[in-house]
Amino acid sequence: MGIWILNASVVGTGNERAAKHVLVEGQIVARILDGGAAIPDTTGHTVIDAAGKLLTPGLIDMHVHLREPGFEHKETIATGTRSAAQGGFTTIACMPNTRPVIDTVETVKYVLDKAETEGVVRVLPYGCITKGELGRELTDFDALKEAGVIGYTDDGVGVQSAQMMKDAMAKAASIGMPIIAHCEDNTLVEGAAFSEGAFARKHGLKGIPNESEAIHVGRDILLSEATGVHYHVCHVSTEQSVRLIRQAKQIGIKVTAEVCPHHLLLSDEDIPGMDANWKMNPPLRTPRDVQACIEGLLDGTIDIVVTDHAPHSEEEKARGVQLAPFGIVGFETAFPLLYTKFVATGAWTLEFLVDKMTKLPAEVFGLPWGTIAEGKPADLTLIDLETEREVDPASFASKGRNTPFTGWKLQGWPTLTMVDGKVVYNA
Ligand SMILES: NC(=O)N[C@@H](CC(=O)O)C(=O)O
Ligand SMILES: [Zn+2]
Ligand SMILES: [Zn+2]
Repeated sequence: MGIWILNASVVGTGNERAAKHVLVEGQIVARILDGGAAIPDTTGHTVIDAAGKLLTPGLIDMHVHLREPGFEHKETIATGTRSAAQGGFTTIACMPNTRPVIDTVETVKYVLDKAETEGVVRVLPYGCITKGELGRELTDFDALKEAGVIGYTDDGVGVQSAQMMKDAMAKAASIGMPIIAHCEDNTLVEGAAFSEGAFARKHGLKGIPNESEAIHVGRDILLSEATGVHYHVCHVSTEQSVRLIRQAKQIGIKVTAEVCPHHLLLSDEDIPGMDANWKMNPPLRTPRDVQACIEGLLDGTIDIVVTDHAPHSEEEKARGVQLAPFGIVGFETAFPLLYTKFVATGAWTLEFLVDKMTKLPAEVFGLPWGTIAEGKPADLTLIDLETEREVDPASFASKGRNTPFTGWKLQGWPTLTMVDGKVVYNA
């Protein structure tokens, strides 16, 4: 007995969509029938009437924070994966800045076991580049790979030493693994909460300059060239980073990059006041940087969209902008935001957006998900492109409520998420 998803609308080229009936058997998409054909015999099967909703491959998010172990008051693997499912994601890659950090085989196993028993979507862990994310000593890359990590990163902080980064890249390259980098030079940041721009100037605040990110991007591109490693840049936010990555790609360096919805939609000029729900790392930059990120995504300089889902408790975010931690939640608003602001407005095609959140992340990281095809894993998401609804943090499955998008009227809400043939979210 299988599941027939009837009357689904599948993305074609550009904005084209085609009606399809899809049969899921076990963990696999068994058959895809043309919607023009007669409704298949569904006797003995479960039926889901998609009623013309969009059916996409399950969304993939290669940059998320699940907070477990150690920060369960912010999020757990149980709540974080439910939040992901509610946002239409079926595969997520979690960052190792937990407590303890994911720098040993034991912590990798802990996360994978928890994800297996308490998670509802597929969780792929990253391991740390350096022990404790302290930047002093490399972790055991071979052992972490063996335990199941998909790459190495010290996300949350930049690797400050060029020699340390070069050693990490050389080792990762030798075992065919990628380095995923949070790009930030600490000496240029020192305690600032917002970017150097109109908002910081207006309020007389010290700002985070664009070079704090781009200096690492430039350095690491050179180190990637020297070592041959696949170098992936986290949460790109500046014009300068986009330019450096574009040039690196032109000369064949193995660099890929990601961008978050908030860096495509918000600039520092949108920050309403001293509200820590607008504080994230990297910070919101100038409108010019936002434009550069959009152009970078459009011309392929930036390969994929990620959320950098970074939940924090209300109490932590209420400490005032100086003391509050950096980060905003992302799973449950990502697709509706980008659909409403870029696809519904005609700026991007539906195919472009869906590819950036499914097929391309799978390609960049060599993963077997991200497409809908007979014989492939049944990771699927149904999305309602019509109904308009306001962003309401109280409706989030995440423990985190820290979003700057409260009250935004959006379309494109996921209504059903299936992982390996199993429904894990149904609105
Ligand atoms: N993005 C953020 O603002 N915060 C992240 C860390 C990170 O992604 O660098 C976090 O762990 O809270
Ligand atoms: Zn980061
Ligand atoms: Zn992050």
